[in-house]
Amino acid sequence: MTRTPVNVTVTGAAGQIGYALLFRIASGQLLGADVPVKLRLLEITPALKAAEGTAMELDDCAFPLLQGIDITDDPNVAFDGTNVALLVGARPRTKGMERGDLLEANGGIFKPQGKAINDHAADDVKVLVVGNPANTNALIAQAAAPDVPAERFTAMTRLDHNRALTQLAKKAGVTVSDISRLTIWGNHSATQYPDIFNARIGGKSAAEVVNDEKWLAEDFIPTVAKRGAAIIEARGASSAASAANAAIDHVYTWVNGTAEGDWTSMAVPSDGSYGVPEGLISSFPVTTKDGQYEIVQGLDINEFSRTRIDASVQELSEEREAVRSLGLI
Ligand SMILES: NC(=O)c1ccc[n+]([C@@H]2O[C@H](COP(=O)([O-])OP(=O)(O)OC[C@H]3O[C@@H](n4cnc5c(N)ncnc54)[C@H](O)[C@@H]3O)[C@@H](O)[C@H]2O)c1
Ligand SMILES: O=C(O)C[C@H](O)C(=O)O
Repeated sequence: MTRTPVNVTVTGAAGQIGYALLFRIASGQLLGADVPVKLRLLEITPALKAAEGTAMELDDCAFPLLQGIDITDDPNVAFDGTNVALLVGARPRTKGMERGDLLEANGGIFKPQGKAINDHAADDVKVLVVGNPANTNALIAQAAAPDVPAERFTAMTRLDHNRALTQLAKKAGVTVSDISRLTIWGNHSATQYPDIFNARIGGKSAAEVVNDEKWLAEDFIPTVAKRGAAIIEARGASSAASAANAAIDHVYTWVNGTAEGDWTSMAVPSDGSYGVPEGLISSFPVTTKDGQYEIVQGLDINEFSRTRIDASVQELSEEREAVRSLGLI
């Protein structure tokens, strides 16, 4: 194999998403079946042993594309020369913790990681933040990396996108492959807005095919937006395999492109499109090509959609104000 390996850093590597993610990266599903990878696993010191166990299992798979695994608790080492950074490890909300405490605790993780990316990552680094609150954690990391182009910092709403695809397919009696141009707008939180008005099913408007506004408002939107909580309730743990799958999808699509006539959902820094304040890391419809993404322009946003997009964007603005007042950005 002559291709230079791509360095992929995964933070929170010993966690449950890490366990579902690393084997898929090593098998070629993140970047392509012909792209060799080197893995860097970042963990907190007490979890290094568990990360070593996962690395032993990765070795035991004898993946032809896997050209090395480094394990460290030092972000400066983990992000040295990294091309793809998957920021999964985060501080979960625990009992008695206020939102400000959560943002502050995550600031303690994402600020130094952003600085390490700034100082050590490869020039072409692409960053995906998965750890919650993902959009605002991405903003914190981005602010600490002024030398990295701002648009390289993205957050994950592909899981929401995939959830919406399946719910819509079930309702319309079609397969997910029949659906295109679905969009998740806003925050990866319960305020997110899954938009089917611009989506297509077999070439027709998805909203017209479904033709059920009550289902849309009272079933589809809350089911997608609260799916994370429903998984926690059912499984006793937050989504892991589906989150890892979405992280794979996000990066694969970013690197390899969206299909002709379709788009995907990514939380990316706003350029002011659709009235989303500039700089907020908000989910948009995006097309990708040659490793770059573009926000889809010119979509019709009806009143139903406008109200819901605005509500989620308002939440993002409030989160930005909160981390600003904590001195994190
Ligand atoms: N954006 C999404 O769609 C989405 C979906 C599911 C889960 N999540 C979020 O992803 C995150 C990870 O979920 P999980 O189930 O793997 O959690 P987990 O608790 O199983 O694992 C998290 C890991 O991160 C590690 N970690 C903590 N601080 C770290 C640091 N400073 N550096 C490196 N590693 C650190 C922990 O030691 C732990 O091993 C959570 O914040 C979760 O809410 C996001
Ligand atoms: O970890 C969570 O709180 C839920 C997660 O973001 C999800 O959407 O499944």
